[in-house]
Amino acid sequence: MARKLTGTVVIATHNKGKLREMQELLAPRGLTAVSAGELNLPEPEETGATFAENARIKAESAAKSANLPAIADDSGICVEALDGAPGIYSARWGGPEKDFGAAMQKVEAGLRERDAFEPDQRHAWFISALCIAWPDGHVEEFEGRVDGALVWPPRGTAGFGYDPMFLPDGHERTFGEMTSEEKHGLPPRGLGLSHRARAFIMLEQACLA
Ligand SMILES: O=P(O)(O)OP(=O)(O)OP(=O)(O)OC[C@H]1O[C@@H](n2cnc3c(O)ncnc32)[C@H](O)[C@@H]1O
Ligand SMILES: [Mg+2]
Repeated sequence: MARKLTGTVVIATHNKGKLREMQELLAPRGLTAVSAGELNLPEPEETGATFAENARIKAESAAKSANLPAIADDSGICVEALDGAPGIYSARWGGPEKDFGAAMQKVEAGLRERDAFEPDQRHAWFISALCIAWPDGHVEEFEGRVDGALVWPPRGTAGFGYDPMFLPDGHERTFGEMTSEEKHGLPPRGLGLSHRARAFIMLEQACLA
């Protein structure tokens, strides 16, 4: 049995787009959320070799500093033709300026080098690894994934990061062209579309239901 999450929880991210999505995904779940920024928490170095390891580093660091349960998300986009890159390096491809226009161009340049112009050569997936850590050391972990294809040029100004070039399978609009409600695709209208919404549905079933 997973441990239940109640009361106040820290959202352990320093990414504004991700923070907004995590607040939206937690809002209907009856918890009070406070962000790492509001608590002035330090940003730990992401030294893990996997999404799950990095999520755990961020959640444990925030739980210890704040003495509250903390939820972290480590996520990224994996491109099949680039052997899974940028993967856990997705944030780092934005550089110190966090320039995801440039990061998307780098992905596109990699695809062109491989002559990948057909949709089936442009397969990619987003991963969201979530970790809830409690101050006593207990953790619960979840992972969500969404598959799609990369489009060029990028489309839409909604969302963040690589959203404008990601077209989820079965849809005609990129994440950059969707409202956040559509990107989440939450019940009752959807069953969870984005990697993050899918991971949060598992979290809810285990730790909130
Ligand atoms: O570590 P925190 O503080 O949470 O913030 P971050 O931006 O560094 O987050 P990550 O280390 O998890 O890096 C994930 C990167 O992958 C990209 N990414 C993750 N989820 C995404 C999404 O839903 N849409 C678009 N890009 C996403 C985005 O560029 C993120 O910066
Ligand atoms: Mg990060």
